Amino acid sequence: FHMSSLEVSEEVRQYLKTPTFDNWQWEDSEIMVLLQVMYTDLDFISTFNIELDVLQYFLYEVYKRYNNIPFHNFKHCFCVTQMMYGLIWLTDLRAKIDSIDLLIMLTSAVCHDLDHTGYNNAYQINARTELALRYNDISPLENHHCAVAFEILEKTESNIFRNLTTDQYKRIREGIIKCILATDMSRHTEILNRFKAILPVFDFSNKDHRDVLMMIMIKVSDISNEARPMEVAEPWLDCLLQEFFNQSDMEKLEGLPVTPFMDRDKVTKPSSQTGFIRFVLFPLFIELANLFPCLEHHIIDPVKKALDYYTEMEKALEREKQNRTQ
Ligand SMILES: COc1ccc(NC(=O)[C@H](C)Nc2nc3c(cnn3-c3ccccc3C)c(=O)[nH]2)cc1
Repeated sequence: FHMSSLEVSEEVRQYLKTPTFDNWQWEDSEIMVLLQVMYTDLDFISTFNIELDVLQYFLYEVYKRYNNIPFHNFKHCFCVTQMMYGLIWLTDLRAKIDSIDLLIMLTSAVCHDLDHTGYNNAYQINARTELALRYNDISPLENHHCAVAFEILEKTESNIFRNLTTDQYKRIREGIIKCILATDMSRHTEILNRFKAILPVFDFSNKDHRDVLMMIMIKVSDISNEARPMEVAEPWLDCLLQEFFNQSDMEKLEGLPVTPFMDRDKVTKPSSQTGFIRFVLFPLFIELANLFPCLEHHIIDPVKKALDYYTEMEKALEREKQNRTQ
């Protein structure tokens, strides 16, 4: 890669720790180096004796296994990883949990959508795809993302954990599986309720509590586009709807059930977002902010602005529609 991690200025390294980071300004080759910088600046290289060439090979193997689809592509992997990285610094998590758990969280984010085909679990199950068959309809995509991650990690030249003890590797494998499987949105309510239940008595020295927190952190990172500045977030919604419309077009062609919020004849940008922000994003982000109050300003305030923006857009569309019918 033409940009070595040494060339990344101190200013960019600080910017990389904030949720305002704009992924659209960077080439994939530069993003590869920024991912490497995250492992370096969290001291994973020294703490876990990760060789730089193995880390570069790992990141390149990951890069090759993300597909060129509108939303669940390598740039999405970077956005989720960069948000996770920003949350780790904003919440000062390094002072609260072991670095091995931080390594699990960052690596899970890097790998969480590996080889995503652009068709969600409902499609996999309804179309009886190979993945649905292999995983018995149980989170087929997330099981696949995780299996591909460990295919990459099984190869010595890309196994960034190869200098860890067997116990450490076992703990990392268990943690990454838990985190990646937690990104299945059909489990959203289950996981959020588990977190709500332990919040009043949250204890960082309790492994079960830490496990739920790690799952919440990757879930927040995964769907956090609207926490970013509008000029960064809005293009991501266009990409998401493109992918959703591709899927619903295929479902119509194949006579499969069509998911309502993916149907290009039913969905508008504001309609998909106002509901999502009010009923999915806010409840999740507010719970995490209950544990880390500083997140209120960093991720909840931007989402409030996004809700206002899409609510206004929704009203404007309504007025336009009424004018047309009069
Ligand atoms: C409970 O399961 C759900 C709930 C909501 C949704 N998605 C939506 O409501 C709509 C389409 N909007 C939406 N969905 C989003 C965003 C970010 N990720 N994301 C998404 C993408 C793929 C699968 C699931 C989700 C939530 C976003 O900003 N907006 C999808 C699954």
